[in-house]
Amino acid sequence: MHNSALSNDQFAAILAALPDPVFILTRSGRYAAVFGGADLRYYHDGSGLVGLSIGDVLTREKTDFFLGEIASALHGGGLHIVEYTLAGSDVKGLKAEGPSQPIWFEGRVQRLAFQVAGEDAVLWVASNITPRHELETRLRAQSETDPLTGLANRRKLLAAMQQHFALFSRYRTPSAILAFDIDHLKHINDRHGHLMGDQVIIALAGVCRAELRGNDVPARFGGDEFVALLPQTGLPSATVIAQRLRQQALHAFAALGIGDAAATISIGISEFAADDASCESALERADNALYRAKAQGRNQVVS
Ligand SMILES: Nc1nc2c(ncn2[C@@H]2O[C@H](COP(=O)(O)OP(=O)(O)OP(=O)(O)O)[C@@H](O)[C@H]2O)c(=O)[nH]1
Repeated sequence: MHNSALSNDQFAAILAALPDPVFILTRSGRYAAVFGGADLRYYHDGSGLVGLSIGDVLTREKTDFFLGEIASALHGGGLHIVEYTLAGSDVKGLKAEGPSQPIWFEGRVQRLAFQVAGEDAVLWVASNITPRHELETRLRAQSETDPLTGLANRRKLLAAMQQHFALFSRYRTPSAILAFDIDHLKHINDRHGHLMGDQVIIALAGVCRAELRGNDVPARFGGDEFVALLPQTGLPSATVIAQRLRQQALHAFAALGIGDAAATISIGISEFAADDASCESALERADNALYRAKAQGRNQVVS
């Protein structure tokens, strides 16, 4: 396409003014040309890269990544979009423990219709999307977190349960489910106020964090009901863990200084079973067991 209204100098100035840096990269990873991205608040000056290869500048791992993406863009022909990070530790010659935070980029990569220096080549626009990525990460975390306790919420718990149920269906990897609920929280709210009720809920979350393993998923399911998914755990171990939770909850609640109103918890346990149609069946069994624990007098574990 030719626009006779613009001189070659103006074309060059337009390329230099492109807001995001544009790299012309050959299949073998040579930087044939670099345009734009002049605002140094967002981008490093890439002009020194021309004539070098990606492998001269970046670590082996990142180089392999870029060469793979270039090959994909050349193969596909259409617009190829990829998100990636670049940190100081990815750049050769910089100390790995360097201060720079990783920057998130979106690469928009298009095959060129002509060869450059005897090779197939792509045009790679590299947009700094770090602020957007941080916002997305924050929103995702918020959408999966219970604000009062910081534990997973129902949505996150159900997603984790579905994931582990799929593993169970394929490999018979067991998972246990604990459904637990604070006994007589209404009484504590009535007697000591809603804020103290909140403290009891927060204390139970603290007990979950202290007592459960890193890959367990304790969640506030709603109100004063909690559900914890215990991957790779069968019913006997889950029962031991549940008893420990119940005991530690007693201590934690007693430490809140609510005297004879001190709360207890009731726990129902289940595990994934071969004839479960979905993870909800196991959750329902844990809930039924919790109901029985309440009916039998509370402050106990039932499976
Ligand atoms: N402070 C506080 N109270 C809550 C919260 N969510 C639910 N509750 C209260 O917890 C109580 C839950 O009621 P239930 O589980 O039916 O009964 P309970 O009094 O805990 O007695 P149980 O039969 O032993 O479960 C209600 O009074 C709710 O108002 C919360 O976020 N903060």
